[in-house]
Amino acid sequence: MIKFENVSVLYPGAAEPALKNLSIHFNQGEFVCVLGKSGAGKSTFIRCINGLQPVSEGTVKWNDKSLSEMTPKENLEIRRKTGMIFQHFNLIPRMSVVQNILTGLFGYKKSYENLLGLFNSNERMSALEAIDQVELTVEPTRRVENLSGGQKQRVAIARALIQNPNVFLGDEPVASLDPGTAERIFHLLKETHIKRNLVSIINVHDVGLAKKFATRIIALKKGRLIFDGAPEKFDEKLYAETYNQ
Ligand SMILES: Nc1ncnc2c1ncn2[C@@H]1O[C@H](COP(=O)(O)OP(=O)(O)OP(=O)(O)O)[C@@H](O)[C@H]1O
Repeated sequence: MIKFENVSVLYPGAAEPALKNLSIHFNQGEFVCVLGKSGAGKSTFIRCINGLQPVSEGTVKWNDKSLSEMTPKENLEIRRKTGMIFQHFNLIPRMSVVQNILTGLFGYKKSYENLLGLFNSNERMSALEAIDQVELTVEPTRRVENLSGGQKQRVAIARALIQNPNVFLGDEPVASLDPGTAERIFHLLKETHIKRNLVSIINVHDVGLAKKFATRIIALKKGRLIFDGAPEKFDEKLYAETYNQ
């Protein structure tokens, strides 16, 4: 469904590419964890998937169509269908839980409606349903700045769900959370992934979480793919190779 063909990314002024000649593909239903030390290229890789980061060489394809050959409307559709979850949640602190979730619909609305915050009753109902799905037990009208990290990430997941995504991309979504909360958030991601038969591709520092939840692990080192396989095959030797100099 998503395919990278010989993808490289060279940032302006950088001596080395952040991604080097990466070829890989992902199918519906896969829950992929991406491992690699800081600077290995994990965020760059995640952002290339839906075109947030343009590639310098090679092609990223969705259903055999290259992102670079898509019309702006097709590109917008790809973004709409991608739910993104970030380490720092990317919520609007002074806005309420429900307002933050509704921002997930921005890709579906006309810009003046976004500016005026116009959402109809069906859309508000979908936001409340999303709150239920992520098992968030706070008042929907509460400002998100007052929530815990785990609650904020549930709001961010609800915001992604309201987009009705077929792909979940996570850039270190549990890196700011304590281990128990991180595991509960991964559990929620996996459960949602299974219910909706998504493709989920998630960067994570915690190898234990990757091994517990992933159906497939990939490891990057200095922008190159050094492992792609079943979680149980990611052994101590590969761990050392991934995280050592
Ligand atoms: N906007 C940018 N401009 C220039 N260089 C960048 C930019 N973003 C990332 N890089 C560089 O590209 C390389 C890969 O960075 P990237 O953020 O993709 O790695 P990462 O594995 O996600 O790291 P981390 O775990 O620290 O977030 C690094 O050397 C980084 O310094």
